[in-house]
Amino acid sequence: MDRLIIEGGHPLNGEVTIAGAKNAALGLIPAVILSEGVCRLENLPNIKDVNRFIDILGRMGAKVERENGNTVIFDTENVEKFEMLDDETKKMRASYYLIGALLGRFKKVVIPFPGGCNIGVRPIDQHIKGFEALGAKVSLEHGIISAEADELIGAPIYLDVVSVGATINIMLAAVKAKGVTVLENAAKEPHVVDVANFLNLMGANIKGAGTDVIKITGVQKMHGCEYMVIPDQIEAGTYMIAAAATKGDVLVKNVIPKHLESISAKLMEMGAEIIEHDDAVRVIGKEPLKAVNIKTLPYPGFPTDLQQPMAVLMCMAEGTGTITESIFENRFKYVDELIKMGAEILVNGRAAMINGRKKLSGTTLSATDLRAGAAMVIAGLVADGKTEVTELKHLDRGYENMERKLLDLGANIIRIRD
Ligand SMILES: CC(=O)N[C@H]1[C@@H](OP(=O)(O)OP(=O)(O)OC[C@H]2O[C@@H](n3ccc(=O)[nH]c3=O)[C@H](O)[C@@H]2O)O[C@H](CO)[C@@H](O)[C@@H]1O
Ligand SMILES: C=C(OP(=O)(O)O)C(=O)O
Repeated sequence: MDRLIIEGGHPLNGEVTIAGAKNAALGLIPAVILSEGVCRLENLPNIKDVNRFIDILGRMGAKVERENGNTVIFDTENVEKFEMLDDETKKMRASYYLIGALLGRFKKVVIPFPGGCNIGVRPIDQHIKGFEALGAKVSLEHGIISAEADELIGAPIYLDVVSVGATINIMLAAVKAKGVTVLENAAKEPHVVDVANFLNLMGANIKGAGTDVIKITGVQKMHGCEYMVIPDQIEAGTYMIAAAATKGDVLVKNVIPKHLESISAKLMEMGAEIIEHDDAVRVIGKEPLKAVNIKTLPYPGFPTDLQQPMAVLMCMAEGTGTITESIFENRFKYVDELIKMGAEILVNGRAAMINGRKKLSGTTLSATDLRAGAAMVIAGLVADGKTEVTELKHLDRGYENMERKLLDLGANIIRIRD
């Protein structure tokens, strides 16, 4: 298993270019199954989860042509499979989008319960509620989800919890349903809007994505198109936090600053300087940093996928701050690893209290999940001495060329391939 070795104490300086958004790409790839023509997706991040999903489509019978590491052409005309029960499908959270896409195309689907980061129970009851409202019969037995419908018919659907996955999945199933679906209490994340924009370009009729009411009027046919994935809000936020933590000066390029507002606001509240450009943000780390309180919330609130790197930054700040995790019930596992480095963090249920100004010292850390891995890398960048981050399989699901990007910014980091 690969490891990262980081020698701490080098401020990050220079420019970093952000890749396409993981969580948008993972909705766009299955969406191509609904098209009756060829789709070309640009700016796909070259990361494990995206490559895994592209391969899954290939195994389903799609013709997949890679123009380069980030552009892929899909022709799904010959796809006939609606059952994907292999291990790769099981490993990914986003494989749940096959339910919406395959129901939309074949009115039938069989897949394993999805995997992804172990950060809580992660039920899919709201997805199922949506599919059932559209007329599908859904069963979940022995870890296998089966769904089938004679016909999908648009319906009003109210989500009991704001769920990114359920919002996108229901859009995928509803775009070719008969009649109108009105989805209320929908998620407003940028990747929800990205998937809706892509589906509309393919011929769908979706209005209101980005608000909490999405209206989907079913269409009979969808055609091919070319589309460019939006920049990754979470990757951008990770480098912004790393720049502030190392007291560096980094221009984070190829971003949509509007998507980063909750992160920029917190970094400024802590004392970092943020300069916004049209498609870039510059982060200048300052001393001293002030402790803050953060609560993770659905967009446009502070993203749950960035509370872990923020916890490391709060270890650098003066005073005591808190992070309240309101989305997932078990997303503080990384704290045990930070404590090994000398961090003073007390977790009580959904909240972590962080006493700052504690010196972190390098040691061997295990990346328990994707964003835990990002937090550990940032901890390694600021710690005294050498930090070794193991279990990179999680980190590699979500960050493109992380060590290359950090090396270019002046970090002392190497990947040992075992
Ligand atoms: C592949 C992908 O895009 N993953 C993202 C997606 O995960 P994911 O789609 O799993 O997250 P959701 O937005 O669905 O989950 C939000 C909350 O709703 C709950 N819930 C969700 C669905 C459901 O049917 N029932 C239910 O109770 C979840 O347990 C969680 O407490 O959004 C999360 C929240 O922004 C991000 O952290 C993940 O990176
Ligand atoms: C939780 C995440 O990913 P996934 O939903 O794919 O497990 C994440 O991207 O932080």
